[in-house]
Amino acid sequence: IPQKVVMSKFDTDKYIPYEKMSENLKIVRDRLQRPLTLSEKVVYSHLDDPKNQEMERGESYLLLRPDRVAMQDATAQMAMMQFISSGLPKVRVPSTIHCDHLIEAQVGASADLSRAIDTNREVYDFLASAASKYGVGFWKPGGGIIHQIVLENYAFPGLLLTGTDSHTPNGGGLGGVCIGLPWELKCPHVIGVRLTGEMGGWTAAKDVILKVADILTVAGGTGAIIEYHGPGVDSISCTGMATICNMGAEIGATTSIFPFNHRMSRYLRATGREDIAKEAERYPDLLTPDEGCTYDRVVEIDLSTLEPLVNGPYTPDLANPISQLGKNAQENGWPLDIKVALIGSCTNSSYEDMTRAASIAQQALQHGIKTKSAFTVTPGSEQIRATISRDKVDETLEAVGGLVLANACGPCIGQWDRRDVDKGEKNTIVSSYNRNFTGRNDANPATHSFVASPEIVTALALAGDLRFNPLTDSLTGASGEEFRLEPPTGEELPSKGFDAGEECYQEPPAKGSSSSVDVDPNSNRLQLLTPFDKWDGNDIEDAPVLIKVYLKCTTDHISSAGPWLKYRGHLDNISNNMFITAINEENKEMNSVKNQLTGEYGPVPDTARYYKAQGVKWVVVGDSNYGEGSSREHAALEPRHLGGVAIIVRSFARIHETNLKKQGMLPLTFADPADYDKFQPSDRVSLLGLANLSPGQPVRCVLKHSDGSSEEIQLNHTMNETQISWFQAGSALNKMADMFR
Ligand SMILES: O=C(O)C[C@@](O)(C[N+](=O)[O-])C(=O)O
Ligand code: SF4
Repeated sequence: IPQKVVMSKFDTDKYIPYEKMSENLKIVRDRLQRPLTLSEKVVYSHLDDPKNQEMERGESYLLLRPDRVAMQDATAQMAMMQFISSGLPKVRVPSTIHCDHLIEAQVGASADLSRAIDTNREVYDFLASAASKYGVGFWKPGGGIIHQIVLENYAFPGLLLTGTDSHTPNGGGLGGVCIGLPWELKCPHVIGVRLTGEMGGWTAAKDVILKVADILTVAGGTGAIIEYHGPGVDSISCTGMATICNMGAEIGATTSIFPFNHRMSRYLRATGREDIAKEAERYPDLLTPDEGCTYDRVVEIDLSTLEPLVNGPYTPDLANPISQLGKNAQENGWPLDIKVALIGSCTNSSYEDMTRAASIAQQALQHGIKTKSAFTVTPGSEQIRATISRDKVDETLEAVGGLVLANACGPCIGQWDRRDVDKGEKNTIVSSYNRNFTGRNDANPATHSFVASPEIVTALALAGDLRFNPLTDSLTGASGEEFRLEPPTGEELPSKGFDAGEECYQEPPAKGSSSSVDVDPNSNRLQLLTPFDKWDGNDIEDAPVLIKVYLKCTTDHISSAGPWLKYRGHLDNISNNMFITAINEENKEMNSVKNQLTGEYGPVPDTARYYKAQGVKWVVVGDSNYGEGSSREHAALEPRHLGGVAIIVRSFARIHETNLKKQGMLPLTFADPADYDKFQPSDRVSLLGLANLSPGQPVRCVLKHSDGSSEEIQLNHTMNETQISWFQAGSALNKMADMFR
């Protein structure tokens, strides 16, 4: 009998579940009688009840059993607060917490890390004590970015992982279905991306997802898993596949996945998991798609002709081919001068990324020049930092002008003490990150942020100008000579193996510690949750519109990160950032709305607090793909906490719509998208017939305009029975607590 293979070196009593998955898959195959995509195989082999579960793509809600859970420290605080309030004694599924979001980039890795450990002590102690009490593994600050740590230690082909972060799909690079957030999943559509040709030259894995974003746009992946396949797959490294899956979050995809192949085997072996590689090699049928399986849509990309892209500004799906970037910048008035170039983030901070960037830096050094732009380097994990340090890759990047930051999210999430431009100053930055929303990196709405591959970012940093195309243009060396950069070369995996570096992991005590989890009631960063009020059974009558948001409204608009991250464990304090960067359709301003009770204009949070104090529930009106971006539940918790009852929009991003349901808010969409225009900011909104709220049944909405006229429109929702019971109970947690009582 084949001996069991442990799921990771940290989980000695949890095993790779291929046997059980294969049994479940056989049951599902007998029921479906058709070829299956890889996505379906991995998802359906994790069904709670494979014999009876309904499996209509785009319709059924699947009840799944994830193999593990991963939480990052900015979202884990609320996740653990909710766990504490659930009263459950211990986690049932192997889980880890990763401290990566709260380390502010200022002067460099070690100083920034020790400062962060000091300023965030209360939060780290809370997370560490909650982790040990409830049996959760704890990765200390400096350990690295959650998605790199997961790839290096926990992801495996066929894994089903739930994470409190929208970039959890990074694990698809090792053939896992890794999903940001919800514990139940709407049966996903499957979009196939067929890769042909070969990677080469300046083209990087990042360019594949930048192209897919261009084709599908930020909403194009909603409700779907993106399944990569075709002859081009084998020319992409394992970490390259992870990069592509990671940024599937930016097209709203439920997740993304690649088929198990030799590249994944090589990566598993290089990261001390040879037995998992061998076990996966015994189950090819489980870990690759069937011949003849059908996709809901197929997009084809020829890697041989794929041109490097630079996407932005302000949205990750606005693709500029590197040969058009300069022209587009001049035509659109984007600042040509690149102030800062940043490589790293969970999307592109692998050993291969760092060595490819260093191969560009090396050429500049040979010609005696450095980067014109400020240049920062973020290793993805302590293991990558230690290995690039051993191999002197960091030395090359520093010699050309790079500042090595802590192994953390840093500027990607606005944890950046940026001093080179004034607030409001128009400027351009380029990064190897995944998002470029307004103000995300530095809280400056005038920063034009572009995302590209690390090698393109490094090349642009040398020129310091958006008009530079490294494929055609030359640079000037220290002695005035013109020279062209050779295309980047790198090492997919370190030839001398990885160096694990400092120990950063805290194993939970086997029995769970008796120690209590202390939360100081006077803390301004941590606040225990009190359950939300149950629905009072009545319709909503004459609710004011707190804000009618104009155009894009991401989770960064609803609950900004950056300086606000410090309050992620304190719901009342963080609620002071609610909608402060969203544009009010009435006056096209940020954070200025009319209080419909007093007639005064004021900040959104204060206006909401005023309504709440008067016992007046309110609604928000928004546009398409509302809530795109992060999985941060705060974007749903804050409106709920400040007295919101419904969010009425043209369409939702998946994660956020689910978060709203979980917190007992009503996520409603216009039956007729044009109805967005009928809402006047001074309207009073009534939602009728809520006692008969049921799946598939629209909600009646009456708008009373300030001139005394009124009109009725229809609003749709996607709540199933269970989710409707969450609304009635006041939140999913309330419902769960009712069930366990
Ligand atoms: O909101 C956060 O906690 C940061 C985050 O990592 C979350 N996310 O992507 O789900 C992000 O990149 O926005
Ligand atoms: S996208 Fe940025 S903030 Fe979010 S996990 Fe990745 S590195 Fe961290």
